[in-house]
Amino acid sequence: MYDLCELGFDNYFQELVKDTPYTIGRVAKSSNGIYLTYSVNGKFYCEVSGRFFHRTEDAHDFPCVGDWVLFDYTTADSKGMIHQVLKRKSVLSRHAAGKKQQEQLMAANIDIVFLVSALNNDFNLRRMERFLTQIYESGASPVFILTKKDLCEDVDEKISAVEEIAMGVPILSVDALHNEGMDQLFPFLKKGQTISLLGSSGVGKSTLINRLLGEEVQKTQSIREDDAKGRHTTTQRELFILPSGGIIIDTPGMRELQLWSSEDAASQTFQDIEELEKQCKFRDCRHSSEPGCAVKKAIETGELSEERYKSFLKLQREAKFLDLKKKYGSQRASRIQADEILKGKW
Ligand SMILES: Nc1nc2c(ncn2[C@@H]2O[C@H](COP(=O)(O)OP(=O)(O)OP(=O)(O)O)[C@@H](O)[C@H]2O)c(=O)[nH]1
Ligand SMILES: [Zn+2]
Repeated sequence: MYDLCELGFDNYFQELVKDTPYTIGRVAKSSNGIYLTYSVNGKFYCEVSGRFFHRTEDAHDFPCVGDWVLFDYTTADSKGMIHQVLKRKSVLSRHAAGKKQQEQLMAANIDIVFLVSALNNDFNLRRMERFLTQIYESGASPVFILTKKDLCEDVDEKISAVEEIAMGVPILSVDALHNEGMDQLFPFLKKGQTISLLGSSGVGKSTLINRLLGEEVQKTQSIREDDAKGRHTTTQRELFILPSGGIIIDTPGMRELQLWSSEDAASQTFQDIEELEKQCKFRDCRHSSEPGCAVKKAIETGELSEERYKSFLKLQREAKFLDLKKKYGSQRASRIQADEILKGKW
């Protein structure tokens, strides 16, 4: 039995389900068309109804972990049938692997994404910018968690560097191994608030989750069996309620990064550059040889680092291409891109 508020149900969703004969539930796990759904009446293994299946054309519109759904069930076998997915507040997605580039949903209705990065040799600002863009695109709010503080000599400098690429985003630094600094996370773990963790392999996501749960729910690397390629995988795809009242969603998809984003999200990550661009003398300034270019000037004076600017341009091109691809499909997008490159527009 679950309390809906504890699972993250709030006014936003309440508004969407004024009168329904169905039960409200949240998808905690999804595997081959079976959705483990939590509700006030317990856990149910649901499928989508025949009608839902037939009228749904887009893979996007099928349930994913974190979704709120309307379903009915039979108590005898704990099986249920999903009739509707409630409109999502936010959705984190990524590129599906394989030939056909497709957007794949990782998790829905996430309020906060903990962007986890290690402070030791894995520290990489450009990678953080990409994660940040992905989070802005999802509609969730980012919070930086810099782990392995114990393995870093210049924590303050690294924090300043992150501040520069992520204006206004909270930045916390912790040593999860020795349980230091973890109390900084508590304000974000409020009852009904859904959190997810995003970050490269080995940065310490499982360790953080274990600390928050106070128990070994996810096995960390030290006790995980490596596979033949020397890699390890997290097989659980789950949603759990923390003792503090927050909800954590940790799906394997959250553990990889492939950009699926648009120009809008890219520009949010690079607000400082957008601001500079507004100060250029010419509105269509390409920041190459135009007089009165504020971007070039900022690079010259060191106010803006050259790498950050390059990273901005790269992300902007990627995002622009993705937008074209969404609109026109792969082949036509490539032709348009080639054409525009010739005209010097990229
Ligand atoms: N020294 C130190 N080690 C840490 C810290 N956090 C995690 N580790 C160690 O880093 C290793 C990887 O941690 P995990 O929690 O498995 O990393 P992960 O991000 O979950 O990795 P994936 O499951 O591959 O995504 C483990 O050996 C942890 O003990 C920390 O703050 N300090
Ligand atoms: Zn300019």
